[in-house]
Amino acid sequence: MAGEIAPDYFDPLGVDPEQARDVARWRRAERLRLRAERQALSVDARVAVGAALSGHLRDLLADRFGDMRDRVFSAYWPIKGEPDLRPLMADLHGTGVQVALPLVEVKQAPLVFRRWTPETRMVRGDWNIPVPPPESEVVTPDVALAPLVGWDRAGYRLGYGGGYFDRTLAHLAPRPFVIGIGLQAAELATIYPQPHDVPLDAIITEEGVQVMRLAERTEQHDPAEHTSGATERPQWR
Ligand SMILES: Nc1nc2c(c(=O)[nH]1)N(C=O)[C@@H](CNc1ccc(C(=O)N[C@@H](CCC(=O)O)C(=O)O)cc1)CN2
Ligand SMILES: Nc1ncnc2c1ncn2[C@@H]1O[C@H](COP(=O)(O)OP(=O)(O)OP(=O)(O)O)[C@@H](O)[C@H]1O
Repeated sequence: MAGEIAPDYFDPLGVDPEQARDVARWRRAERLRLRAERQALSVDARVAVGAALSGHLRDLLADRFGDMRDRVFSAYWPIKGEPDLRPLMADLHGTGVQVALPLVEVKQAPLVFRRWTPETRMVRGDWNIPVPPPESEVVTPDVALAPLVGWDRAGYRLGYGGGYFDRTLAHLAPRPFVIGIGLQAAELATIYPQPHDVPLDAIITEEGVQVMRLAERTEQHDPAEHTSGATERPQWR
């Protein structure tokens, strides 16, 4: 039950422990519901979702970063019915982007990112997730994808309950630009954000960009510094 608020977990920002337990219980139920819904999608629907998401993601990267060459872009290796963006990973690699994948190398610690290329021979990592082998270079992402089990319009993510992305974003400075990837149907009115939850910078579904947080990014890595001529278009909701 490590995905729940541990009985001895004391948050210095001080949430009511009873309320924290209620939120953890609610999240566990929502994770089960949303994962079951996702698994129920047909193969055709999954392929369509993956293709639509890849298109929207490609547009967002072009708008926000212009040329992504030599940037480190962390994706994910799909598990449990997550949208499959592996063709896009290979394409980006082909255009000179450094593609990386996240790994749980130490339980309950921040994620580690290692380089991936289409030639990488994947091995089994924590939770049986395929990962690059230990000799792959460790890198720090400029842009990172975060697969979503659920999401809300404030940019908060519901994941598998390990707290890995939150820990990683709390630890990385400068922070990468983090893009949540999920199904439109996985929208929640709120995930009841807790003090440890870190909002994402953008969220994309098969229907397009749903969340884009621009103003809040101050201390973080400013992608505009690297933008090669691309201008921001005011198309976000
Ligand atoms: N494809 C993919 N790769 C990814 C992620 C992801 O969400 N999707 N992650 C995104 O973060 C990281 C792995 N996240 C993990 C999250 C939870 C648990 C885990 O042990 N889950 C327990 C429940 C929680 C617990 O009790 O510890 C379990 O279900 O047994 C493992 C890895 C890195 N790689
Ligand atoms: N920065 C942090 N430091 C220590 N513990 C943390 C931190 N962030 C999250 N956690 C722990 O992780 C637990 C699970 O968090 P949460 O429910 O937000 O997971 P999640 O975002 O769904 O998981 P994942 O990112 O692995 O998919 C929290 O209850 C908390 O105990």
